Amino acid sequence: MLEEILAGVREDVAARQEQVPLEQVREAAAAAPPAIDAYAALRKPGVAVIAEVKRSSPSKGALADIPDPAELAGEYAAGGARCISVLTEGRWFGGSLDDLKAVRASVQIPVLRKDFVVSSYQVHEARAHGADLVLLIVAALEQNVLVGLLERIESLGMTALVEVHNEEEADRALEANAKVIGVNARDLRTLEVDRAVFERIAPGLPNNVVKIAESGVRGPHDLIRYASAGADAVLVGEGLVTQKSPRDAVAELVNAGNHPATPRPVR
Ligand SMILES: O=P(O)(O)OC[C@@H](O)[C@@H](O)c1c[nH]c2ccccc12
Repeated sequence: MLEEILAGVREDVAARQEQVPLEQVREAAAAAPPAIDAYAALRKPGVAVIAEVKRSSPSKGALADIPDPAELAGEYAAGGARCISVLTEGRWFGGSLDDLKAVRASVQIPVLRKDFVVSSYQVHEARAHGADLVLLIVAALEQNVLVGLLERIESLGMTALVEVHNEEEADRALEANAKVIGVNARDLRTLEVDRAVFERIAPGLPNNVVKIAESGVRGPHDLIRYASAGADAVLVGEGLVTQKSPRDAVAELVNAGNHPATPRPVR
């Protein structure tokens, strides 16, 4: 599955690069207002909620139309989301860089470009469209490419969210000097969700690393379970976009994340 998605992404990147050369995207990135410090935002007290703008997925198909991603992001922010994640992959997730730009213009909190980043062209694109965080998926990248992209993200003032799914990938993320690590409960190769993966991997990560539990959060119960295993943040897509009031759904999670009885990560 991952290979198939990556093949499409590579084609799409090559097509965009024909239209807009790297030099031009580089200049647009340099001219963009500075990135917000997402690491600092995610280290604030309480389990942070990263709310995702997600129209569809390879596992579930269509989830929500989302005609106005900026409006949805505004609702998420009003509900207390700490960051907004915007899927920019088009073929499988129905996202675009226009979505990222629109969301950036509508909120003042950090925004994540969620995509299958394989080249520095996409990192400059992310910055040019206002991203503060960029996802890097360890399973999709050779170690030297992972290190290079992470350094590029940081050199542009952004934060890399490095996604892992097993111990070996977690070691590679730490080796690359990742400061923010996301453990995806969904295996991108098989698309199966297993929430126990976070519980296995998180305890082995150093205290200064921000730990994000990705996927499979259906409500406060799942947030509390992830918090008990040391999550600083949860990343939620389907569980929000399918709700009648995404704002109330975020607020419910945020309240659970701030509740005094909810376990706090050790620092
Ligand atoms: O919709 P969910 O189960 O709440 O999952 C959100 C997020 O974790 C998921 O969209 C995701 C995690 N890592 C990714 C990498 C690429 C695309 C998507 C993802």
